[in-house]
Amino acid sequence: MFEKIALIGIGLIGSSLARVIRCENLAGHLAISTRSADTLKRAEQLKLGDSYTTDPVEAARNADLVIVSVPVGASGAVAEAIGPVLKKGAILTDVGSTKASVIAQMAPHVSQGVHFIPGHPLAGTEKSGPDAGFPDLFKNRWCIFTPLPDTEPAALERLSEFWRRCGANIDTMDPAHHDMTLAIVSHLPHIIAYNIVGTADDLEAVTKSEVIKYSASGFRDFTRLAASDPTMWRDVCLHNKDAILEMLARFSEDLASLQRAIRWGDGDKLFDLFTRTRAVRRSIIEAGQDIDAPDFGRQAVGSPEKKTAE
Ligand SMILES: NC(=O)c1ccc[n+]([C@@H]2O[C@H](COP(=O)([O-])OP(=O)(O)OC[C@H]3O[C@@H](n4cnc5c(N)ncnc54)[C@H](O)[C@@H]3O)[C@@H](O)[C@H]2O)c1
Ligand SMILES: O=C(O)C(=O)C[C@]1(C(=O)O)C=C[C@@H](O)C=C1
Repeated sequence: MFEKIALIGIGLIGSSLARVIRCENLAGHLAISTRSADTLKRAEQLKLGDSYTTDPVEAARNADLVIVSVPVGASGAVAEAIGPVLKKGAILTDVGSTKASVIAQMAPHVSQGVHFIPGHPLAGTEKSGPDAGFPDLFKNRWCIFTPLPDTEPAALERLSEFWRRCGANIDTMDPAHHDMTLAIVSHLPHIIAYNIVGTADDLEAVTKSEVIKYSASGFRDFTRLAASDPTMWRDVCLHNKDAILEMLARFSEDLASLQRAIRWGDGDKLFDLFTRTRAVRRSIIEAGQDIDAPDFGRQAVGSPEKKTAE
């Protein structure tokens, strides 16, 4: 599809892209760049690309498609470095979990004639680094673009086709709407998980290691999310601050109402809420976004563990 693709950042998302680009034969040449020499060496050992460099400028030069897959707080510095060498007609995109901030950081460094199309694949795990990626990660997941007002439809269609070949379904959104939506479906769940696991850890003296011993329960699911990459999630919190605070305020109000129902023995209220939330889970399964397995189906939707087991 593209003569030369450059991947800047080769962690979970970058390395999953590298693997699917190779499997689907989407690039004549795949250039890989990442900040740390050790990570780059690992990418080379894994044979993820055709060329390797710690200099993003060298990777981006002459590329037809450049995909920035770094923590959102680093996207401005990357755009500033590579902006001057991007060739006319090239597509520049990213995979960051927040969109308004990424656009504000990157857009000023993009010259005319380069198509900057911000994107976000809604696919991931709690793992990070080049070993964590796998080619099926994007299969049947959404990839959301937040195009700018002057985005050329032909460039958007070309990038959409690239992501479709990576297995994703495409949608477009306004950046502010994206950030508000993701705040509730992705950012808050992680913040809640970090918080509950942190609280349990603070109570460790009281619970005498029972947090670990009895964790094969609801708590275990929270620990998976709370094991996610600290740099990535620090940046998400700092770069989607307003939307997250808005959703946290609503969440706290609803939590207070739930607390009140428990205090006053309002069983009907509890039963109604728990019935409504069970229906939400059913709808997600019916929409094909998860499968009805007790472990959230993660073993069965293309994880590397499942692959070896098969
Ligand atoms: N992990 C997920 O579930 C997920 C899902 C969708 C989107 N995202 C987004 O994708 C991006 C990458 O996430 P990931 O999970 O692949 O992270 P990761 O930690 O696995 O990989 C990050 C990569 O960026 C490089 N990097 C870190 N800081 C850098 C800097 N200052 N300059 C240049 N390179 C730097 C690292 O060396 C590494 O190669 C993030 O913006 C994240 O918000 C993550
Ligand atoms: O499944 C997970 O572990 C994820 O955290 C993936 C997840 C999500 O919240 O769904 C995390 C951040 C993203 O930007 C997109 C996907």
